[in-house]
Amino acid sequence: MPDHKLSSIQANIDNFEGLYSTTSILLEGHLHTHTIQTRLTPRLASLVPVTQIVLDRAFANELPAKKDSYIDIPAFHLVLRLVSAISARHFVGHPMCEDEEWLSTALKYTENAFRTIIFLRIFPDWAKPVVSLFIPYSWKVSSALRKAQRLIVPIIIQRRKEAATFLLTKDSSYRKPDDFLQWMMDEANERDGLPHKLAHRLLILTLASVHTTSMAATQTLFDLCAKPEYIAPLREEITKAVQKDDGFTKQTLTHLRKLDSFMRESQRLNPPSLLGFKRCVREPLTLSDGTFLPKNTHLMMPVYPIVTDAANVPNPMRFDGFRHYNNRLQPGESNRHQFATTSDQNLHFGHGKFSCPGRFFAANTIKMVISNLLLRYDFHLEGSATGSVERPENVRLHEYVFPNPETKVSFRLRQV
Ligand code: HEM
Repeated sequence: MPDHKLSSIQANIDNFEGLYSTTSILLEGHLHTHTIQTRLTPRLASLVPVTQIVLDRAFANELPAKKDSYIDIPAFHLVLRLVSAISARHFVGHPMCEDEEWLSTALKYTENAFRTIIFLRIFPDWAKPVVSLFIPYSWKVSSALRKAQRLIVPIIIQRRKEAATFLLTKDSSYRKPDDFLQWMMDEANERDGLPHKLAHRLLILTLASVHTTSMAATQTLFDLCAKPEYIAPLREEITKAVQKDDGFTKQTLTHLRKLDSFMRESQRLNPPSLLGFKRCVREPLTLSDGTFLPKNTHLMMPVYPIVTDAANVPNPMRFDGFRHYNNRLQPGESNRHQFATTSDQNLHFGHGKFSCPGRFFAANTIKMVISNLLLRYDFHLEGSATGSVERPENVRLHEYVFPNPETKVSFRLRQV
């Protein structure tokens, strides 16, 4: 159904307490989604070698492991730092991508926006304007937004100055930046292109992408720790692909079909939310079975029960890391069952016209992070040096599911 009848963005912003998390700016237009679809996704393959350079540096800084002993690191925190570094490189480019102030501002914004949402949701709408004045998380959201604008607005102004100078002088040393901020600047209309609005949208995009991707990558890492029998076949697949391409190149990730399947299985059983496909009714609707939905009704799908229903997935509670790989081997099925493929039975990224536009970027980021972990390190859950163990319990808040942020994983450099 079209957006003016049944809106995805309105539902998601309402669920995110748009006014208080400041995400309601997304209702002003589709610049961010349009830029992901027309600029980011078509370039994904060419981002792979750059992502590898970012990871070489990030691993040296974030995971100083040794060959002869293990170090224990909170896994979610580690993955968050790696994913933040990748996103920052592609979203804001040099030199801001290595600026600790930007990285920590984006993380603080996301964390406090989530806390604000979880807290405010329990109050009726009429009480929220007053309650929000008394919750520090909400003040921190506004302060992170102001700081992000202070950091990003001068870059936008400077880039526009340089572009204007180039038009006049045709100076051959000018290089147009090639990152998400620049693509949004190129695509924006007059209103969306105001520097403080571009900075605001960039920050929200970081919110939409970094935590979700980090949670999925951490869940994949926990499943690898709990099912170490998958480590050897996955390493074999990755090593072959990297050797064939002589490093991580544009094509390498498409060869990682077993890893893609393992990620999808991990997400199937540990999705970021038990409910999804959130929609808000904007015009009164009567469904084909006669159900009447008045204007402003919110509806959502039970996405976890759907993927754990035996009618849809055989033996649904069993973790089968190569389930989707094997499905893809069936005639005519090779392009389905991928991590980023949505269907009416796999709604973790939504489905249809308004499904998550960033899921292909997320898939590549997770593959790069997990492949590097598998190739560089031996690892297991802290205190479980041998044998298979239970994966750590997830943390649940309302319908949201988070990997336990306290869980530590022990890492050692591989003896290769
Ligand atoms: C594993 C990681 C991710 C998960 C699980 C996820 C999940 C979702 C879901 C469930 C939706 C709502 C879809 C619907 O309403 O039906 C969504 C929307 C969205 N996602 Fe993602 N996402 C992820 C990564 C990303 C990344 C990396 C980006 C940015 C590059 C991104 C950008 C967006 C945007 C902009 C929207 C809103 C689209 C709109 O305005 O209609 N997401 N995502």
